[in-house]
Amino acid sequence: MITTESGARSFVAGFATTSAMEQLDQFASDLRLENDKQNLVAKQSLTQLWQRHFADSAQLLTLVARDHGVWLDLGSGAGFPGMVIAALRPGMQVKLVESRRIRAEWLQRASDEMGLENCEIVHAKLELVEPFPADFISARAFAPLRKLVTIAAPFSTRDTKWLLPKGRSAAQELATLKPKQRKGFHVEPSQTDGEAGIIVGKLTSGGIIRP
Ligand SMILES: C[S@@+](CC[C@H](N)C(=O)[O-])C[C@H]1O[C@@H](n2cnc3c(N)ncnc32)[C@H](O)[C@@H]1O
Repeated sequence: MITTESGARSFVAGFATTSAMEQLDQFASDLRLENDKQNLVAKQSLTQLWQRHFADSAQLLTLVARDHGVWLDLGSGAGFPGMVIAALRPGMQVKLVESRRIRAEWLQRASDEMGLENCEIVHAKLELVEPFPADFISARAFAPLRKLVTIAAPFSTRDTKWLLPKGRSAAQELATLKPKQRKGFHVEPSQTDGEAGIIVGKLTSGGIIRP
């Protein structure tokens, strides 16, 4: 379990090149400044930025065996987990969808400052984005699971891996899916919160439009 800021930083560094750590340090400092202007993350979490946000995002990579492909992050807001994934996996094409203009503008500025070349910010409601096949779909604090699965299903193929940090409600939320949909998913423990879980799996039925 990751319980300290220094432990969280070391955990993230385990996935990162030196330049990726520089990009994440830049992101952390930009986020602290921007958070005074818009409410991106809870103020109390700024003292535990690496634990609560950076390591919490990076831990998804322990569940991903590939370092390339299309990664779709839904409702990226402050940039978690999408922006962290983009920095740590330069071979992934990461698309961050965010409906609020002020947040999408922040994400674009942050990506430019970090010099990310594999990151696309899509300012739109997910429901209005032209579907494309994603290899990975992530979403943290985005929407209740049933809604999330319904609106993101058009981006899923039978091979798409979904990675959904769901906090302490993970098991409960999984139970809200119809049995046929639920069978492709399970809950992995979070490494940043002993009581939280990450819903992981594939959509094997229901709403799939792609072969
Ligand atoms: C609670 S925030 C979470 C942000 C980030 N994922 C995190 O964990 O820090 C949810 C974000 O999803 C965005 N959002 C909500 N509904 C959306 C939709 N239908 N399409 C795209 N973005 C949406 C909101 O504007 C907000 O920034």
